[in-house]
Amino acid sequence: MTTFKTLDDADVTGKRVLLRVDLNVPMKDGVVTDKTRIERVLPTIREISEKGGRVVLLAHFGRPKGKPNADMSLAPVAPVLAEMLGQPVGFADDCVGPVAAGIVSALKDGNVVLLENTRFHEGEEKNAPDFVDALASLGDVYVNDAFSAAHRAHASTEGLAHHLPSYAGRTMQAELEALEKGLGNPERPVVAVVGGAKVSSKIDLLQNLVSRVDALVIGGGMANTFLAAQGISVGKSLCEHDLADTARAIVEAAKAAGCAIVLPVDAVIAREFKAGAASETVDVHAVPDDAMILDAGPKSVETVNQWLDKAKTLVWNGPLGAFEIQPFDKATVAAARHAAELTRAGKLVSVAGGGDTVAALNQAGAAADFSYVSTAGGAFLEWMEGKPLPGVEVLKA
Ligand SMILES: Nc1ncnc2c1ncn2[C@@H]1O[C@H](COP(=O)(O)OP(=O)(O)O)[C@@H](O)[C@H]1O
Ligand SMILES: O=C(OP(=O)(O)O)[C@H](O)COP(=O)(O)O
Repeated sequence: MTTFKTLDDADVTGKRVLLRVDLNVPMKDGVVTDKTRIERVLPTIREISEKGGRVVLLAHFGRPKGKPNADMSLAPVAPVLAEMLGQPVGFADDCVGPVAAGIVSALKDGNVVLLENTRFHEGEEKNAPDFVDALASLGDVYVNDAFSAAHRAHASTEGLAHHLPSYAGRTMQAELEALEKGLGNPERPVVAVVGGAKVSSKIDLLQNLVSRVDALVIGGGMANTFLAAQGISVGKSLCEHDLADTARAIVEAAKAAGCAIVLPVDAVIAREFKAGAASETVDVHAVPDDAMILDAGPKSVETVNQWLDKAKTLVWNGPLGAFEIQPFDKATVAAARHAAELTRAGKLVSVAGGGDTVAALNQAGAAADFSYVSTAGGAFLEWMEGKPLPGVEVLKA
């Protein structure tokens, strides 16, 4: 398992440690609404700081596409992190260049600084050599504790490991160990629930996933894309129509693999994407052109729960609806509570992950009963699919 070096092997005292963390936390109006990802990286930050390392945190937030964007600044995260850590956390409003260099060179042993969103630079996602060099010049050692971003071969998740002595952080280690323990040899039937909004970045991996699970329950924006691919009109719903062929190919692959595909049969729709918007439940074949599907309906939830009853193992990424907005949290909350109940009764091994999924499980009061809650969504599904994760592979090199 731990075929890479960990903090046990690292000499960090007096060193500038570039520590990649995932601070892509759910946020509303500049307020962090779920702190799980921050909580999970505290042990690594503390350990390096207590050993006298100078901690330079690298992280991304959202998808700003290589340009600075005030709505995707990490600035609001620094005070939350400082409070949870119990020590000051500096902030540099650029992750490279003179601002970052100045703040990093002023650090004393044990200090912690957070650098602005790495994705404000195009070089991050392109893993561009000059951007990697610029980041590398700020550190002596690289530690990656962002398992949830390890499926990205970006400068701060992969490129840096080619330049500096590199180690896995405690969360990276713990995530891989927990996933191997919970899902390395899963008891069947295995049911996967995949929902959420990141349709284009997750749909491809369903192609392999269907050969590893017995049923794939599809919800959220992902379900809309599959419904539309069947010729069902989804109105103004979040839906990636250009992925219809991919969706149809996944349904075929599932058939060939003997994996059941479970799609919603009814939906909660609204005409506005806001709390308290007038909503109604309709058959998925009766979504008006000017309406959006924002949640799965009660019949769909019943079907999901029946599949959970049959399952011995559950893997879940992506909420079944827009759970942050009432009343569109109902399907996600109901399924989460049912899975929690089955897990408590010893009938189900339940593993869930993803920034928003974890927030939804917390909202449902179900997270504590799950067998394991990962910080990772896409990375966890890719791991499940058996795909090598660039951010993990490079640590083994
Ligand atoms: N039907 C829907 N329409 C619009 N947004 C949806 C719908 N269902 C789920 N979502 C949104 O999906 C988001 C989470 O998706 P994603 O990022 O893929 O999950 P995770 O962070 O757990 O990996 C949530 O913000 C939720 O509001
Ligand atoms: O939130 C994340 O992934 P997730 O939504 O799959 O849980 C990670 O921070 C990765 O973000 P990305 O999918 O924009 O690369």
